[in-house]
Amino acid sequence: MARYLTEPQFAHQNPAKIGVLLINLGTPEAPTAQAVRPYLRQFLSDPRVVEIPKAIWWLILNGIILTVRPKKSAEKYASIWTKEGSPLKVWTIKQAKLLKGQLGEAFPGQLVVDYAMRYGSPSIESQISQLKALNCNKIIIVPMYPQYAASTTASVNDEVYRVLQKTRFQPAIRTVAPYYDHPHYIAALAAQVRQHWQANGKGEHLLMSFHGVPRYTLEKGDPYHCHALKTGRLLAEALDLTPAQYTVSFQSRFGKAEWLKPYTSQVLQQLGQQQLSQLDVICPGFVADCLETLEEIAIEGQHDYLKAGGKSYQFIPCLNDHAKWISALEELVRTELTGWLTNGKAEKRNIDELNQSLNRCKTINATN
Ligand SMILES: C=CC1=C(C)c2cc3[nH]c(cc4nc(cc5[nH]c(cc1n2)c(C)c5CCC(=O)O)C(CCC(=O)O)=C4C)c(C)c3C=C
Ligand SMILES: [Fe+2]
Ligand SMILES: [Fe+2]
Repeated sequence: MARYLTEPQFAHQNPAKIGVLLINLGTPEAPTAQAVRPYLRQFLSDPRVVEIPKAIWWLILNGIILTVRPKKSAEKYASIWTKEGSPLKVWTIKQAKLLKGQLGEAFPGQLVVDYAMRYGSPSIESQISQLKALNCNKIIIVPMYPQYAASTTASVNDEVYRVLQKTRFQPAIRTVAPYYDHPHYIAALAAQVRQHWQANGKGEHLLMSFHGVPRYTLEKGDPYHCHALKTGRLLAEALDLTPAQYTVSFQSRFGKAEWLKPYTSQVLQQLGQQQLSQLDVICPGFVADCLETLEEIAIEGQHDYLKAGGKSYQFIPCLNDHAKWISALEELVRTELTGWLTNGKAEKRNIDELNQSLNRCKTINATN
């Protein structure tokens, strides 16, 4: 069997383009146990996500987890599902479309912007194949995670390189570095909070809830905890908040191990008991609303907070299609374009040279 994917022989004869691929986590195809099970199987079989020995984990995953969790998760998904589908996918499609509009205007005909999901569809493999078929000989990978975690960013990169391992004519790849402290990302978050304050009033305290990871990942050198804390501090500074006016916490604990603390659920309990006039909650580590923000924080979080004695609870939506966020994405991509594209001139010269050598190559093939 051929080891490499079949590729069109002269796919590279037309003017080459640069692909931009936004990659987010992925989501089930439907809010049903049948659709959630294969999604969870793929997600939780990733050794970057669950780091315990494979043989032991296989038994736990296929025993208890894939029997019990799909039904429970499906019910949660059903509570946030929209007419267009899963919020995570709907927002990612919109982000790719808006970015395409902006970059397309700046670099007409030279870029192809698309999106992929690490788990589920469209897969990284199918999207890289498509970019290659569209003549992208260079691809910029944009992990939709501002803070680096091995379980997210590294997993995306692993999958990209796994696909390339099967590819004969590999595109050049650039991966966007973690942008947890990028001024445009922080400015977009600050603008989102300020807009929310304008419409709903300013709360007494701002809770910044990030997705958690197991504590041992921090001990092994994963920078996620520091990235999250720095995002929190920079956002607070941009909003002129004192350290007493905000809290960073970690949500979505999975399994029995200790995760990064403080846990969002416990902070909500404590803040609820303090009976503030209004608590504002934002999830800066998620660039698109999804199950973890809309169900766990906006619905469950509010319920727990009010039960603990809290008064008004204000969930601030993720960056989603905020114009400042799309511009931040554009800026991240433009940084990677440096050297690859200089007003189209450098690229044009490369394309001309490539076409000349390919024409020679075609002539040789035709005469043989
Ligand atoms: C934002 C960054 C994320 C990190 C870091 C992360 C780590 C991580 N997650 C799990 C387990 C699950 N996460 C689930 C959903 C989910 N996780 C993220 C993001 C991060 N995860 C998002 C955006 C979503 C929502 C997807 C959607 O469809 O809306 C789930 C599935 C839902 C459920 O059954 O609860 C699991 C499971 C682990 C174990 C982990 C780090 C080790
Ligand atoms: Fe997660
Ligand atoms: Fe840290």
